[in-house]
Parts: sequence; structure tokens; C-alpha cells
Amino acid sequence: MAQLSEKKCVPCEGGVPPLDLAAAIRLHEQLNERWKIVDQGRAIETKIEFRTYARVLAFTNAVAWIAIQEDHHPLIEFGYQEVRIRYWTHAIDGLSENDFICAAKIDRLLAE
Ligand SMILES: C[C@H](O)[C@H](O)[C@H]1CNC2=NC(N)=NC(=O)C2=N1
Repeated sequence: MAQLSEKKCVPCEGGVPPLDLAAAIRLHEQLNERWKIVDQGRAIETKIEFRTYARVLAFTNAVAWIAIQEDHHPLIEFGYQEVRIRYWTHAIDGLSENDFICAAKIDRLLAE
């Protein structure tokens, strides 16, 4: 099976069902433990802490660039020493593989 982090997001404009919970759990198992499935299986979320605001900003920008490259966009909230990221697929009001692909790319970034 191809590594999730090596995959590319597929454009999603609706018309497909969201992942069911069992499928979401299988993909979630490929992510770092920092990710939680939330909102009754409709989103995944993480919170990452940093020592400085400069690191928060650098990381937030990197996540935003992943969104641009993949054309798949998370909700990002950031503060002095933390960044919260929530992924879901707006077009289907639930999870798609795209959400897990982007999360895996963030895991890869944090492992560097
Ligand atoms: C065609 C393109 O893939 C869609 O408009 C994208 C853009 N980014 C998106 N991001 C997210 N998180 N969900 C979407 O449904 C979505 N739709």
C-alpha cells in the first residue's frame, strides 16, 4: 500500500459519500497519535505545541502551503505557542481520504 503521505489529494466537489467510521479508523491508524477523530467521525484534529511564536508561524505557513499544493484546506487556529488543525471535506460534510493524506504530510513534516 502506498504511503498516505506520498499520495495526492483528488478534487472533491461532492457527489460521493463520506468515509464511514470503519474506513476512517483504518486510515487514522496510519497517522501519528497526535490526530484524533472528532465530531462523530466527521473530522480529524490535532494540537501541536511550539516553544516560540516564530516556530508557530513557520509551521502554520508550511501547513498553508500543503493546502495550496493539495487544493485541500484545513481550519487552522494558532496562538502564542500552539497550532490547532482540523481537517474535513467541506463538499461532503465529512471525511475523505484527502483529509488523511494532508494529515500524513504534516506528520512527515514534523518528523523531519
Ligand atoms: C475542487 C476543489 O478540490 C474543491 O473546491 C476543494 C477545495 N478545498 C477543499 N478543502 C476542504 N477541506 N474540503 C473541500 O471540500 C474542498 N474543496
